Amino acid sequence: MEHDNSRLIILASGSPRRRELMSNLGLPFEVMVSDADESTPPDFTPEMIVHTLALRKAEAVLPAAGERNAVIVGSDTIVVLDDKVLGKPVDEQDSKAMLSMLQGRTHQVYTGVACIGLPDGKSEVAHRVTSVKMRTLGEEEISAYIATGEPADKAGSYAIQGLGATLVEEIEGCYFNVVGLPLSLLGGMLTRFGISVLNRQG
Ligand SMILES: Cc1cn([C@H]2C[C@H](O)[C@@H](COP(=O)(O)OP(=O)(O)OP(=O)(O)O)O2)c(=O)[nH]c1=O
Repeated sequence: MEHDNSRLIILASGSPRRRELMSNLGLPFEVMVSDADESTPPDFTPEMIVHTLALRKAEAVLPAAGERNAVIVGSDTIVVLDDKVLGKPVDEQDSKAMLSMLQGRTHQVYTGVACIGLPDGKSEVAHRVTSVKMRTLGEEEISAYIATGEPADKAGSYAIQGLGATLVEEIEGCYFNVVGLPLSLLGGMLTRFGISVLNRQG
């Protein structure tokens, strides 16, 4: 595929974490906030959930993106413990319930990434899984962590990139996947859409 680094990247996300991770690539990009419905059927597997939502988020900005020479990137992150899927907490009570379940155990973080090329509309969706082992936490520690405000808008009610780092004993897999945008997966996908992350010449 011919490389076309004049092709614009559009990040379909309101997440400041994803914006920061995307800026690590050093390529120009625009942010368009997608207002996609985040519900999925109850029988969906974690993989189906993150694929569907990543694509839905990318598709949601199609009208705003117009006919530009661009690649839209959408992404979705969930935490999975046994058969339970944990998204963002609805309130502090919910955060407490999530952290009580996650403490002392290993869970999986799934992040789906969808790319839609414009103007042709060609799309690709993929995901990564990272295992995260959380240390044992007492009730007081859980309450103190919730009081910092950090869990509020994070899947599973923790942020590995913040104070949540002190709760994580071990991870297996891509760190950036846990924060919300697996950069090695994205780099490979962008290359297939003609955007070369490493070779800025062409
Ligand atoms: C597990 C974990 C999740 N998260 C965040 C990443 C995502 O922003 C969020 C999961 O919610 P998402 O619904 O994936 O994303 P979002 O609503 O924040 O943003 P948008 O849909 O507009 O792209 O949880 C962390 O920042 N650190 C972590 O350690």
